[in-house]
Amino acid sequence: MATVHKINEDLVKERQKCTFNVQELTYLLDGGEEVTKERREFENILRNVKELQDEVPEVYLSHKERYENAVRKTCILQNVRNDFEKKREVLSPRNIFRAGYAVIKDVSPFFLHNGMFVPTIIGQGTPEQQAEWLPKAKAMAIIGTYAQTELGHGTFIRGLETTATYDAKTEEFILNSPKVTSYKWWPGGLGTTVNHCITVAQLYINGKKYGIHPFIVQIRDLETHKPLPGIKVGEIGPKMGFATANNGFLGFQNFRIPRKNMLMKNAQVLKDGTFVKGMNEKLTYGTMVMVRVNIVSDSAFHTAMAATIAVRYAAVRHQSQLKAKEPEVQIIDYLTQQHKLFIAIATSHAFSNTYTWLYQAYLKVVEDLGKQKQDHLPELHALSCCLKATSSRDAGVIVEQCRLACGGHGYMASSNLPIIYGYTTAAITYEGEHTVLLLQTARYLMKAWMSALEGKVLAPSVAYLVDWLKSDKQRWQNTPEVIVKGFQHVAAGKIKDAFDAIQKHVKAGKDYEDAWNLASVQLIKASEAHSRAILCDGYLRETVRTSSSVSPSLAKVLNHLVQLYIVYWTLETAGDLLVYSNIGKDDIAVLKEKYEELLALIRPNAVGLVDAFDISDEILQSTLGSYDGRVYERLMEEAMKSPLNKEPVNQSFHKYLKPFIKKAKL
Ligand SMILES: CCCCCCCC/C=C\CCCCCCCCCCC/C=C/C(=O)SCCNC(=O)CCNC(=O)[C@H](O)C(C)(C)COP(=O)(O)OP(=O)(O)OC[C@H]1O[C@@H](n2cnc3c(N)ncnc32)[C@H](O)[C@@H]1OP(=O)(O)O
Ligand SMILES: Cc1cc2nc3c(=O)[nH]c(=O)nc-3n(C[C@H](O)[C@H](O)[C@H](O)COP(=O)(O)OP(=O)(O)OC[C@H]3O[C@@H](n4cnc5c(N)ncnc54)[C@H](O)[C@@H]3O)c2cc1C
Repeated sequence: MATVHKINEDLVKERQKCTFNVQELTYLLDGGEEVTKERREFENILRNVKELQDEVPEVYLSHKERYENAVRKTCILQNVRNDFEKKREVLSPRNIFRAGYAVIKDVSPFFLHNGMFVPTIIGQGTPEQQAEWLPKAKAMAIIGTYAQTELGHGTFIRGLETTATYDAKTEEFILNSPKVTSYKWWPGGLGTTVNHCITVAQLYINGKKYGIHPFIVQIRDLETHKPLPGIKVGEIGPKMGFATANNGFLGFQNFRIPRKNMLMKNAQVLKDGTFVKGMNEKLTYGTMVMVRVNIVSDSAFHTAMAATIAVRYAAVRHQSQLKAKEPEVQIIDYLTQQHKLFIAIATSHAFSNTYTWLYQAYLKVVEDLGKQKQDHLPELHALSCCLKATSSRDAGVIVEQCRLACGGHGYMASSNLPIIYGYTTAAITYEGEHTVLLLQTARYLMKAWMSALEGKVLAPSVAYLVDWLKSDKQRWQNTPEVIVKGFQHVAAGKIKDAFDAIQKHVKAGKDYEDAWNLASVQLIKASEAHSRAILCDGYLRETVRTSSSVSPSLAKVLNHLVQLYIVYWTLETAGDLLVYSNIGKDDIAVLKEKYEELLALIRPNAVGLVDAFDISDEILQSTLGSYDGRVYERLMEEAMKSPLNKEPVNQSFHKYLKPFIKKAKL
């Protein structure tokens, strides 16, 4: 039977101070009591599966052992999930992803199967293709990944070099990787796990190029798992993080696949080689849009994990004295510590709220596309690009800030903060590199600005440009609503400046493309400002909306958090607000005080707020962040698991140190 330990006294006191019902907030964050119950039930089942508990911490395993252990546990997780879903409803994807962290300490080798392979079959396959592959993929009779990026190209996907040449005689495509730069490089699970993949390749028919399209390709024998003839596949080696994601490379040599393996929901190739264009060639990029939306949710979760670890640790840790002769204080009582940590809590809420409405917008576009309507696609693309870019970047900064807030112990692998950082920082690059996505949004913003100047009606997310053109002289007030308008003024001002900069370069004789490049620093700043305005506006709206349906005590705390988020970013971007809005120096001084007041208001609820994320110890995997706060005991227990502590004298002493010391003559 597991030993039950006493909860750290500081944490007990913190929990007694909490002014709201933690459970109520958990239900709200999960999206309802039923979702929380389902999640907890599944996590409880996993907690009791003995085979999922590691005897040796993963960090001590070799690269190979770590991968093999991850595969072993992923298979058990999948079986437990299947059993669970046989008896009850299908688990929500968010709950599955969350539970996965309790099993695989790093990234699962099946990550891409569930995250992109299955969604691409759904999003890009015809009903017949879905009928053929979806049941097998969902049951994991086939395991797949999404192979798009190549050694030579990740961002500029129109430049991909893998070719798929149609052979009308045999009704097959012939896949080839003509150069080393055309080898697929990065896909998760590709190394040694998957037997299928979605391959994105340049389509050629009768010598003519028709752009990139997705193909479903079997790459390994289902029985022996050996690469099929014409396939060269392997693992790309160790990375900064993603240790068990099993990222791989893949090359083709005259590898033939049947015509039906081109996913043809959008464009089609008929038997005789006739190419039928789709409604919009960019629909081929659909899976990426979906994943970018999901990354906002993922960023909320990583931020919540880091906040939970760092806030609990800050409540347990005592260091230095505030006043001489008084006991050392909990480090959470230093205002600078609160400044580092409470924004982490608020940021997670901001991203969760943003994800809620962004996901609805995504579903609406998918529904519209089913009716051949694509009016809202450009707006969704622009939103998903800048919100993915900003949320992943902010999450990376916040996780690192939480690590630093834990002092030396934050640097321990057993704090789990390094692994969480490895994950979040990867998301800044994958699924569309940060700068590149901001520039995609900037394209949309430049068009929107032009439309605003022409007096056209704009999409809701950029409608503030019209308001700004009509009257930008709103009297400043230090209320969240007016501050959000201020962020919109900053965004509008930066959009105008970037637009004018392009025009200036064009007037000076530059090509539009060169002018764009010359203005691109301003363009990304405009995109960032737009993103911040969207985040603050959406977070505020959602908080106002939910506040009417929760208890007054919870509404009050949610209101403190959203205000903290907005005031934090006002102070961070005060220079921009002074340039582009009517805020004055005196307003900034008042807001500094307001910020300090908000830190004080949130302080008694800090532990309650992270408890409400309801991230179990098995998921957190952190010596510093566990629910019971046994920080020092856990650090010591984990240290004792080091293989170097298993013997009193390590053999290297006899082999090297002893002769070395003996040789040293004073
Ligand atoms: C307490 C909190 C609780 C929270 C609990 C949460 C728990 C967690 C829950 C769920 C989490 C789930 C997370 C799942 C995550 C799964 C992740 C798995 C992925 C991980 C691994 C990574 C995989 C990858 O990286 S795959 C490869 C990705 N690659 C890219 O993204 C490539 C980037 N490049 C591009 O997208 C394009 O090349 C481009 C857009 C940059 C340029 O394309 P191009 O064709 O050249 O187009 P361009 O000329 O620039 O523009 C022409 C017009 O086309 C428009 N356009 C471009 N793209 C799109 C599009 N996608 N849709 C619509 N329109 C598009 C563009 O705007 C232009 O329009 P215009 O009108 O002409 O201006
Ligand atoms: C952990 C991880 C997992 C991944 N998993 C997968 C996967 O499963 N499947 C898959 O297909 N891919 C995957 N990828 C690949 C990923 O999608 C690409 O790395 C990403 O899209 C960036 O492309 P790139 O590497 O070519 O960067 P590059 O485009 O070469 O970027 C290098 C620099 O050039 C700049 N740059 C490039 N183009 C422009 C431009 N137009 N304007 C201004 N600046 C520019 C960038 O801002 C950046 O600073 C993964 C990557 C990582 C790190």
